[in-house]
Amino acid sequence: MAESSPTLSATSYNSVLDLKQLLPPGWIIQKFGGTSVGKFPENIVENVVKQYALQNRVAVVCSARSSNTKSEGTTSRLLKAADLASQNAEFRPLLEVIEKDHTDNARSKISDPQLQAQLIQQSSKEVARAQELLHASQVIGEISPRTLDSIMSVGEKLSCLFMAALMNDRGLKATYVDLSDIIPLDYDVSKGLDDKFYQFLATKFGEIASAMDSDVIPVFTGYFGVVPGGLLNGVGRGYTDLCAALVAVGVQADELQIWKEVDGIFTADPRKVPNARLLDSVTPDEAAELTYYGSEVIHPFTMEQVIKAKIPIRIKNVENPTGNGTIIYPDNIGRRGEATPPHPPAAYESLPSSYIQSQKRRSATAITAKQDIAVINVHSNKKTLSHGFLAHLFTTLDRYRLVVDLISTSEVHVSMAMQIQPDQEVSLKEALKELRKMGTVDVTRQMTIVSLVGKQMVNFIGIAGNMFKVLADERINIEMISQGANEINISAVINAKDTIRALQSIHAKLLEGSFGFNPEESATDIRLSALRFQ
Ligand SMILES: Nc1ncnc2c1ncn2[C@@H]1O[C@H](COP(=O)(O)OP(=O)(O)O)[C@@H](O)[C@H]1O
Ligand SMILES: N[C@@H](CC(=O)OP(=O)(O)O)C(=O)O
Repeated sequence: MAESSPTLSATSYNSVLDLKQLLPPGWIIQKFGGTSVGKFPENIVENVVKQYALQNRVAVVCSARSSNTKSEGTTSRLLKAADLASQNAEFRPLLEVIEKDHTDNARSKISDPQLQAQLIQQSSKEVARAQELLHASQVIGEISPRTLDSIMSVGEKLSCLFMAALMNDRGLKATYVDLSDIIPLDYDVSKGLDDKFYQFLATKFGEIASAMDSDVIPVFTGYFGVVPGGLLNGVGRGYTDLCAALVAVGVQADELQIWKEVDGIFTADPRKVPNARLLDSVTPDEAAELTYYGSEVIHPFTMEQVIKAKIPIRIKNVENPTGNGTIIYPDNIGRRGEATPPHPPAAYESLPSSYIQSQKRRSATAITAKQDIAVINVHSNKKTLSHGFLAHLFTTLDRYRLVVDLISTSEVHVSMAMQIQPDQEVSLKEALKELRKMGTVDVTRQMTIVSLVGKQMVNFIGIAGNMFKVLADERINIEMISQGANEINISAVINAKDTIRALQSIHAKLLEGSFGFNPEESATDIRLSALRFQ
């Protein structure tokens, strides 16, 4: 138990900090999402990059611009244009919209005439390239994953050309880094996206950044090349977070910062639950689970790479750069530069009692909802559920690229909950046709998965019962339940119309009250606080 572990006193903290002051400035990697680049580019340059660059080496990674929402952003437009081209439909007007959006933006945001003219010229060149690729695909009549990736890369190129120009316009020294050709054509991609491949990329990114003069800020395209199987297929939307993580690993950064338009990770989506609280810290597993089950705060692949390299991830708000944000870090390993994590009770003892009171931890960390869920019930026409039946079921779903979020089985019955996006309707229809050959199938649409997430939940007996009791008290019908496969998540499938009521009531009962306090339960919070209160 903790008693025998060495303790790290306030003095040891100080010596670590003193030592840090003698070392050359460490790297901070800052990733900015598409809507942040679209809405707050000046904030990013003036209040974020410039400020951090005073004391650190900074590298920036950006996603494709969205002036409003991600679904209307440049990546979505490029994918739509590709879709049109593949159907031999007219895609050029959409490219013209993208070009106008970026050239108008250059005109209104870049004041230096030379920088502005250069940016407009580079942007038009990138759009022309996309047009060539799409035209070629139209002629051939198909778009390969490789071509789709290349078309998609134009979004990050346009965005990073702009951000580098804006930084230079405002007195920083920035260099645009296009990562779209980073993977050599002869790279052996047979093993897919394995650790060796990620290590290869991280090393490359690290070499590029480290080769630059210390006052230069590299601006990396969050798109990082034609990866095995295609970036869209292999990593999916939101790949820029992973790119930033690999840059962080490559330079052995002090911190990876994911800048958003929200103060950090909350106990629930603040748009849906007004009482949601900002969390100081969450573990990587909790962050991945929250993202997978509806709170899209960070791409789930990001965590593994950075945490292995002992680099903390911080989620911060471009509109509130001085806020602490939320740190994603395990509570049981030391950070880079720390020999051992501090002993939680010792760090805890050094905190003021007011802080301890305010930190009364809850049994669950956050509640989240995943929408557009369909529940599919399959009653096998055989008497028993052989594994062959389940294998056949999953092979069918896999063929149509339908991913099961929750599953429960009983005797000859299988219930599955899965998210169906509008573009998956045809696949669902085809898959159902095949499933009907195995037995009776019924489908319930317009459902939601509500998930309570928390690393500590495993220690709290009866938490699942409490969650279901809250739903029962609210007269919310539960279609399916799942707990156990993953100790940090309890999920229930409910009717979509009850989502907000379910989130708010569970939040009020299980995340707003005090549910006992165990001082050892959140070492990360305590360690961060110990640093803050010195
Ligand atoms: N638990 C949560 N904590 C914080 N934000 C959440 C949570 N669940 C859902 N969200 C939503 O996720 C969104 C992510 O922030 P935003 O910066 O807008 O995304 P992006 O960077 O993808 O454009 C926010 O609008 C917020 O309402
Ligand atoms: N532009 C890409 C990659 C990305 O990471 O986006 P964002 O950081 O805005 O989620 C997309 O929309 O998927």
